[in-house]
Amino acid sequence: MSDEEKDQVAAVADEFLAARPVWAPLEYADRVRTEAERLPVGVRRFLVSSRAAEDAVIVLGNLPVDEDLVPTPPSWQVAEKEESAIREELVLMLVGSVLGEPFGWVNQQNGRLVHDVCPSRGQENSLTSASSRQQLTLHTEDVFHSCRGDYVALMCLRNPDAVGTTVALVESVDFPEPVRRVLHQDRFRFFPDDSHHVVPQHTTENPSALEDRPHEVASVLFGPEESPYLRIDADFTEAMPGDTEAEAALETAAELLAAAAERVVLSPGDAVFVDNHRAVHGRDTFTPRYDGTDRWLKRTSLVRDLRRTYVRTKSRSRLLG
Ligand SMILES: O=C(O)CCC(=O)C(=O)O
Ligand SMILES: [Fe+2]
Repeated sequence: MSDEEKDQVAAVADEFLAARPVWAPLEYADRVRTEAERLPVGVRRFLVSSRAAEDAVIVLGNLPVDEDLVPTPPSWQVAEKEESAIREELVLMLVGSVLGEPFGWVNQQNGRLVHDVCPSRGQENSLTSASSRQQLTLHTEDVFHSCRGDYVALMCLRNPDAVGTTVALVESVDFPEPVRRVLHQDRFRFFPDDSHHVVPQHTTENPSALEDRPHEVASVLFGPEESPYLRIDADFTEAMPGDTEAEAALETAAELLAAAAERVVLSPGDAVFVDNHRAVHGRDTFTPRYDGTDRWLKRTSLVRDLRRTYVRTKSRSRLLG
């Protein structure tokens, strides 16, 4: 975006917040969508045409970030309590609204609509976004759920060590024919990842065994035959018990995707929208600082049709159970 467009986005956000002393993103989401009609027309046209083309990775740069940004919080819990970087949450919701409807999960980051992604003490090697020393393997966001997002939206507030977000596009991979055939069949189990506290006693610190978690059975490749969609997270996807052919296909798919991975280094004010059907994403390792200058992103998930979610939850809510 140009500096002029950036100032226009900031003005829409500032006006919105000035009229509302309390920050309640779940309640405001519909109104945010309305206000997104005031975003610069060039930005809206860019996002709408990228959505129609199903571009796998959409990057928007030069979004407004507070010049006096507070220190990076030590965890999402602290960010929630202190309401850190509210305007940036709103900016992400505003631009994201052009691509889809933001939604959240009852059991992830306390049901917040916009999440904080920052490294946390004790989570360095976890399989969640609070990790750092451990690589976040390429994954479909919320792979376990049929109402998962069409886009994962990430907005960068800080990234001092230029840590890369990895992305691999399904269209970059040439799956061998026998593997492709197996991947198109319902021979795979998709489990909730460690950030979803799905069964009693399962916390990020004490994850339960995959087999004990509720899961869906489906295919890895699906959708349009000429350019299929993809659903995979090597850490939380397994073949059906005893299906060694599906197990081998899954392994091959993960290897081919890893080989096709590219790196996007987000700078403050950049937002990336990863098409969660057309690409998988992950993150490189890094050394956390824990001094308030750490890498910090805001994240939300966007779905094209919120009614699919309403039908699933049997409630007019943006939160999935
Ligand atoms: O930190 C990143 O760049 C991506 C992390 C991630 O996979 C996520 O937040 O969903
Ligand atoms: Fe992710």
